[in-house]
Amino acid sequence: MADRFTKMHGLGNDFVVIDARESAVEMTPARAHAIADRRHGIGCDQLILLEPSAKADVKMRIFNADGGEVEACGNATRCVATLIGQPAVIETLGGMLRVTPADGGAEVTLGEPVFDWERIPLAMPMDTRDMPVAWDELEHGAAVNVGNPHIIFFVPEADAVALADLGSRIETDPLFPERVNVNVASLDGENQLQLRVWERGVGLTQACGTGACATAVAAIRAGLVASPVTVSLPGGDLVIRWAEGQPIVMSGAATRVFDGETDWARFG
Ligand SMILES: N[C@H](CCC[C@H](N)C(=O)O)C(=O)O
Repeated sequence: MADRFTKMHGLGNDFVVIDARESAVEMTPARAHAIADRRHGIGCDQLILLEPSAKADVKMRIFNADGGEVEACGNATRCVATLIGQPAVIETLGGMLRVTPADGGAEVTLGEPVFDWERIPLAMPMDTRDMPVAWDELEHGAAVNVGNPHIIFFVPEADAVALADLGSRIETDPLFPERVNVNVASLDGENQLQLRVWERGVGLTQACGTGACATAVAAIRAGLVASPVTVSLPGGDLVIRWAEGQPIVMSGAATRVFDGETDWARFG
């Protein structure tokens, strides 16, 4: 019996989605890494595994291209919402997510953002609104956890930052015991941000849903923008809504590319 999968993307952040709710599929970091390999495997930024949940409609497990299992993936959450095809609750390691499919994509309600240094987590106490650390021209960062850890830098021109180099250095800095997703943003008009992201366990991606959420939250807290915020990523736009004490709401596209068959045993 062939093993089936669905190839999907959220603004170019792409996924191999395995629906294992009916029959279990064993996933290891090594197998996820092999599936994600763009030359020797199927190729994706994240491997998404759907399993039965005792407390939600579905459990969504997320594996980065490096094989690491992580807590959250905003773009994949919208893709899974469109597969489910109706309002649902999705269980993740980062918490419970409420989703509603909507014209060509989905609306996702995440939890409330977290700002305490030990819950980002950071390796030492620090003001996460204006961090006293710098990597070359990236300074005065803000740290936010939206299920997964993010650091955000606001710069005059996001495209001018050498994120391919700086991203890896910051991702693996000892300040971040669980590593970190690196966001570089610039103001792009009223309540509009331009964002580029170096993702933990992946590298530069076309879009990062949780990065857009974390960046919009940090920008609202800093008084740079007001909700709702349009975040423009290389792969397209997301709209983020948030106010202090509220959960984050993200809206954006989700695309089904093709369905495929394989044998997962060939990936180790
Ligand atoms: N690289 C992220 C997971 C995927 C996030 C991104 N693809 C999104 O849409 O939120 C992490 O290690 O926390």
